[in-house]
Amino acid sequence: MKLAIVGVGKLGLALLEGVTARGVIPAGEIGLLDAHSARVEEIAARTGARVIGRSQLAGAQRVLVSLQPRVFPEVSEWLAQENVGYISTMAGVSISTLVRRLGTQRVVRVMPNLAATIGRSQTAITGPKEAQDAGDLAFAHTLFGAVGDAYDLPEHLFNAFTGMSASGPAYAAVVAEALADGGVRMGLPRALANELAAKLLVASGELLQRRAHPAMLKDEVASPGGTTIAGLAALENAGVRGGLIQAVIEATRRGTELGRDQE
Ligand SMILES: NC(=O)C1=CN([C@@H]2O[C@H](COP(=O)(O)OP(=O)(O)OC[C@H]3O[C@@H](n4cnc5c(N)ncnc54)[C@H](O)[C@@H]3O)[C@@H](O)[C@H]2O)C=CC1
Ligand SMILES: O=C(O)[C@@H]1CCC=N1
Repeated sequence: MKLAIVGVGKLGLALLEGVTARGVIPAGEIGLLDAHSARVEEIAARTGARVIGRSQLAGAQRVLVSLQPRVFPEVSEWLAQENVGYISTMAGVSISTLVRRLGTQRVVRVMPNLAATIGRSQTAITGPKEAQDAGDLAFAHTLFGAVGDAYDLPEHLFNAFTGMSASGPAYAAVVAEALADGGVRMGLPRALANELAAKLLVASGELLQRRAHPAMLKDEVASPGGTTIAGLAALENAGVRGGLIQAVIEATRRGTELGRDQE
């Protein structure tokens, strides 16, 4: 078994789908372990991966830990195996906590996002020298490079990356929902407003990638004395920029707290 995924929830499933769709690891070489047995059986049947129990973990070359941080201290008691490399997606949980609780230096800390399922995750990766020597860091780069962009990031920036990029799809969803609500408020049918909002975010993201700075796109859209600048003035009055900045600050802080709780 090349990889065991422990915790096949929202992120574990997105990674499984992204990895198997791109043939990085054959589904038959992936084991799935999750407390929610009916759900994981259904996922295994659908993807071709197989359900495993705790006793089979030792047969995995590497274990991807995608559990909620709060369950990690308890679970680490049976998760720790010899000659296994670990890759953790858990928000806030530091390399030093992983090393201490898993009893090995072969640990890699990653921070992907849900776009892994469509091959567009942004994933931060870090790990100690032992993980590099054992090929675990290279494995993580291959794995996450296949489901999006992989970045080497120093560990002290992990919670900031989490608060901005990993939490980011939720912020984008709120922006989309609020825009659609505005459209509905002004008379657009709900289904059309939702579709327009989602497609707007996708298209705007692609336009932003072709510009050196987000303000360039804003300025191109806003005609002097026109509609957009009237809307932008309302956004400034509502403090939308400050709200988004504060969202990243608070999410980063929460990552630090979560890490402290699992030490
Ligand atoms: N959801 C997201 O967008 C992202 C999540 N993360 C991190 O990934 C981790 C997982 O997040 P989600 O998938 O959203 O959580 P989730 O709650 O959807 O999934 C966790 C899974 O763990 C299973 N589980 C709980 N206790 C267990 C146990 N004792 N033994 C085996 N399985 C057990 C649950 O049944 C569930 O399927 C978290 O640490 C989170 O910080 C990181 C980046 C993005
Ligand atoms: O909300 C959370 O804690 C996780 C980590 C980043 C995205 N979801």
